[in-house]
Amino acid sequence: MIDISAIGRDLRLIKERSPLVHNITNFVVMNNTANALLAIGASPVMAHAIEEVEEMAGIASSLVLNIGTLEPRWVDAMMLAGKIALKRNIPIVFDPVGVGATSYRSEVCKQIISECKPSIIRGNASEIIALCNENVKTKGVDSTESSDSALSWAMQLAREVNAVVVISGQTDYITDGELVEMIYNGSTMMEKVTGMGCTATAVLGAFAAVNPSMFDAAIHGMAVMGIAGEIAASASKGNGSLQVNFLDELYAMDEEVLCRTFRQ
Ligand SMILES: Nc1ncnc2c1ncn2[C@@H]1O[C@H](COP(=O)(O)OP(=O)(O)OP(=O)(O)O)[C@@H](O)[C@H]1O
Ligand SMILES: Cc1ncsc1CCO
Ligand SMILES: [Mg+2]
Repeated sequence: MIDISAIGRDLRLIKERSPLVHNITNFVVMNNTANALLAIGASPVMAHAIEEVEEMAGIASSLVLNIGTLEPRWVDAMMLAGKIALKRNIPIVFDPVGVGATSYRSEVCKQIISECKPSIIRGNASEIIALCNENVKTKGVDSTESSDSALSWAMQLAREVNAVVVISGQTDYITDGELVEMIYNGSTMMEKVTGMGCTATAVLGAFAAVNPSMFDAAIHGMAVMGIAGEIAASASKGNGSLQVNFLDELYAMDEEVLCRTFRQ
């Protein structure tokens, strides 16, 4: 049973503390994810230069690593920032964008998971399945699988790497390897806005910065994503307005909206 008042408490903490979320993310979503973090009250910074990532991770409250438009210098930067985050014991949230599409992505994901030890890994179903099966090829950044088909893989992965694993999709699944929670809110229109998954990962970075339970942080972040997306989609003609309306709904999110819209 998901505790709505605990989600409301996390939202208030994010607004009160405005945690610095250090993102090393892709070119496609930088603006959207920074705006989503601002909308819920966090303080985003996008920084990927090898020359500064250690200092930035040294003052951040959480670190978001996203391989969407990876290249070697960025991967080196992720490893450097990840080591500092690990040393400081701040949460790392990892988005394995497009893993399984190319062998480079798969190799980099293995390296990040083994050396940075992310606290939360969020991907769509194809990405989570590909993380667990080296021989499975994915089409690109969009999922070709339903989220329920990836659940057993997600549970196995969570146990193997000691992380909370989130599968996003029509139903979102959040697991620590033993427990599983589901979020049913959302809209199919969200699939048509690029980087909605990356935005979910960044939002998880804010929740992980204020909630010491990575399982609860992941549940709360995905609930807020689904609810904001569902309300925004109901007032949107298509993905253009959804992108804007979604930010407005994140900005307006509070316990009253959560209670009204959350579907157990
Ligand atoms: N069919 C759907 N119904 C309801 N919500 C959905 C649906 N598909 C995706 N979502 C929601 O959209 C958000 C992004 O999930 P999605 O699985 O599309 O990420 P993704 O494929 O990694 O996206 P991207 O690579 O573009 O960042 C999540 O909050 C998820 O709950
Ligand atoms: C479309 C796309 N390509 C690389 S990253 C990205 C954003 C959604 O994952
Ligand atoms: Mg994705």
